[in-house]
Amino acid sequence: MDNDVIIRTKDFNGWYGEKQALKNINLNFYKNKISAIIGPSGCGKSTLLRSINRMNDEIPTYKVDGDMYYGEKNIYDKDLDLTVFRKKVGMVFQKPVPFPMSIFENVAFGLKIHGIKNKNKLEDVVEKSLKDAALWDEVKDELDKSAYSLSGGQQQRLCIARAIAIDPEVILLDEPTSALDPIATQKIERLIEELSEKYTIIIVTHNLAQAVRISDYMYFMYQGELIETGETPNMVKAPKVQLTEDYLNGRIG
Ligand SMILES: Nc1ncnc2c1ncn2[C@@H]1O[C@H](COP(=O)(O)OP(=O)(O)OP(=O)(O)O)[C@@H](O)[C@H]1O
Repeated sequence: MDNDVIIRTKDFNGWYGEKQALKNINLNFYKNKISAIIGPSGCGKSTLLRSINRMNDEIPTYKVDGDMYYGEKNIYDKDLDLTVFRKKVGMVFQKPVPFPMSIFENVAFGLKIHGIKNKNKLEDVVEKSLKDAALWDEVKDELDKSAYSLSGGQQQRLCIARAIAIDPEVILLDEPTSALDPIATQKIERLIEELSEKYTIIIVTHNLAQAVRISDYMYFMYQGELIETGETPNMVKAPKVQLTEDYLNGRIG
């Protein structure tokens, strides 16, 4: 196996009841790269992303078969410790969802859940995470204020800081800028690029221009199938499949 592969799937399928949402997906996601899952509405992007950290387990009708690996570990192995696994694979959602508590407590929350109580340690990690999320300078004097006092873009960076605080290897982002204005979006895009030096980023976006701007690899899906993957500049310049070319040229979706 290629050393740089951090997550891979083999003949992976997903169903909501009778409806097949993911069809025989075979792909690799690469360590410390930004991977963008793209495609028209309803093609299965979120389902694929939410299958990676097994968020979709919470949907009773959702069933999978085939394999998905994180390193050598099968993510769907019955013995997998989900709490430990989700510490390694964090997630940030479309709408920022801060908890109803202070800025500090939002970032410290995951650490406390994992049993870290030492005040100095918590302060260190909160500071570092907020710095990594490019939010520290804006909030360092008001860490005790409610997270709801922040703007939408700041709240999203806070959610990224919260994900970073538990020291993940992979960060999954589901349309993280779709609720934000262009300036906040630009900040998050810049942040994602910086984060990829330390973390593996997998992002779902319906915004093709965004995927092209920030990703190293693109994964184009259509009606539950993975149609084409490749390094972003190559795929943009010379897509191999007609459907990909049609999507890139705005003729689909
Ligand atoms: N909870 C659910 N129950 C039943 N069907 C679902 C559920 N969630 C998604 N689906 C269906 O699965 C398919 C894939 O949906 P998914 O949300 O993964 O697509 P998507 O590419 O992320 O779409 P969008 O860009 O609109 O968010 C769609 O046909 C959708 O209707």
